[in-house]
Amino acid sequence: MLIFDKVSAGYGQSPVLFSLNLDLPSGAVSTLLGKNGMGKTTTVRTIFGLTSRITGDIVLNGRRINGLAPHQIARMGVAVVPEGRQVFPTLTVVENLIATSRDETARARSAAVQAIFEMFPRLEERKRSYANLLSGGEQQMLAIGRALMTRPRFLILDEATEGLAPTIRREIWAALRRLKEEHYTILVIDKSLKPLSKLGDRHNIIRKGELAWSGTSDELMRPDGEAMRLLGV
Ligand SMILES: Nc1ncnc2c1ncn2[C@@H]1O[C@H](COP(=O)(O)OP(=O)(O)OP(=O)(O)O)[C@@H](O)[C@H]1O
Repeated sequence: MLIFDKVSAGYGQSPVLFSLNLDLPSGAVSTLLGKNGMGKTTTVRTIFGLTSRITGDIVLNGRRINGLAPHQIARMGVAVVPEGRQVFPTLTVVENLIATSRDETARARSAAVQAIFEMFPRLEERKRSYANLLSGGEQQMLAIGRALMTRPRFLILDEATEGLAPTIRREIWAALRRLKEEHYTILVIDKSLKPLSKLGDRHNIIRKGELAWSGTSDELMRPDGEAMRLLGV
């Protein structure tokens, strides 16, 4: 599990997170919601130590991780699918996947690639294509696949469905449902409340860098509820 206990952080001298509290339980899907510019991406960057003046405690599975380098956090099993698809444009689909693998043997790597292809059959059809020739949706699937190749214990997705066609979005939500069934610990940042409410166990809304609300899917979707007011829906 990942806990933020009164975490403040920012960029240079500008604070963005103010004594933020978060509790992201193991084996559950948590969400981070909030209007634009409220600090969602900054929260993710702070987990990886990529912001400045971090105070408070960030605790991953009982260990305080403040001050660790991004690669150390990654090695502890945290993988992020960042905003904007990050794939190597001049590598093929398979090469992109293999590039982030931590498996020692070729056989294990190939089994891991096959598992990604089962989740995203489109990627298998394009497996020898260079990543820059893929559609935006295929690149996003590849970005998720790359994160999964690291065999994470904790997967973070920042706006993974942003700007994608509805059919592709559905495929991505289906893949996340499958990962949930496999008991991955997941943090999703997204703007689509309906699929989030179906997938998520616990939702957190941040407002100006503070936790403003946290609740269940039913509470989130209550038409005249506090969550809807905070999200401006
Ligand atoms: N690299 C940076 N340097 C300085 N300020 C930044 C930087 N990145 C973000 N900010 C500022 O931090 C604040 C929070 O931004 P952040 O990207 O975390 O918001 P967000 O909730 O993820 O928004 P969005 O939904 O638009 O992605 C904003 O005021 C933004 O301008």
